Amino acid sequence: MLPHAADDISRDGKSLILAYDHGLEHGPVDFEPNPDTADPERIFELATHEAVTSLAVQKGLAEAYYPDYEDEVNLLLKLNGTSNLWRGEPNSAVNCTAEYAAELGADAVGFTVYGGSNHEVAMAEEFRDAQEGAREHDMAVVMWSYPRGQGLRNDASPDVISYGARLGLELGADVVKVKYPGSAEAMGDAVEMAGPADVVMSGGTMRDDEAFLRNVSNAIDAGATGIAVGRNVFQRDEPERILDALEAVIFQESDPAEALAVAESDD
Ligand SMILES: O=P(O)(O)OC[C@H]1O[C@](O)(COP(=O)(O)O)[C@@H](O)[C@@H]1O
Repeated sequence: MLPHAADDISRDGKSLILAYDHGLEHGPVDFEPNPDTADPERIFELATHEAVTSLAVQKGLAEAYYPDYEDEVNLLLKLNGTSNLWRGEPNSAVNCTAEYAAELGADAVGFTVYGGSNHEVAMAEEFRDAQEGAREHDMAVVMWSYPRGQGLRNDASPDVISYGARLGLELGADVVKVKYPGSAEAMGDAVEMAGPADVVMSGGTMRDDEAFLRNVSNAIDAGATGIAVGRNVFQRDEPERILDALEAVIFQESDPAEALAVAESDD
């Protein structure tokens, strides 16, 4: 972990990572609630919203779209990822090297590690190559730390999330992306375990705007530096409106209800 390595993908120490690797990880089903979002152009446009500090995509989308957005969007290139068609123990193919990510203009690289999976050892070794490659090119390292597999029955329990946060620190991530463990207190513990590494809360699908923003606000109060969010933004009818509200909650630490009211009145 290097001092301020994540500066290129944050603003005033806070970050909103717009995640859009779902076409690979989950498939077209994730675009059904808002069919326009199957078009990557729609999401690259969305990533120019002021609230967004980086856009996480796989190599293919970066190659096809990033050249038109490199002045407006910070690129977080996801180096591994696997489709939902895969039915084995959690694992993730390495689809891109850190070197090629740098060539594509990435500001940061992203890498999933499934601690607890039968494939943990191989994934940690692959992460080593990605992390050291990123250091050579001054790119920040974001770990999607999702313990799961084998005997892990509850991958969102507070102790498992805290362990996931710690894995990020131990293995050299600058930012660790963890699922929300259900309370501000549990998030605070995860933040403590991550030490100097930033912790961002990972999304899911919550239809209730205020409840979603309340979780984000709790995470920020607990010391998280932001959020990595996909479906909770692009599956909404008005993704820009929830980004307006997220901007207020994350960067101005506004109350969720007030942030929503302001976002409504801006329409
Ligand atoms: O492995 P899971 O839990 O299905 O989720 C993986 C997805 O979740 C994310 O980490 C966050 O996306 P969401 O905000 O839509 O949950 C994506 O980057 C990734 O595609």
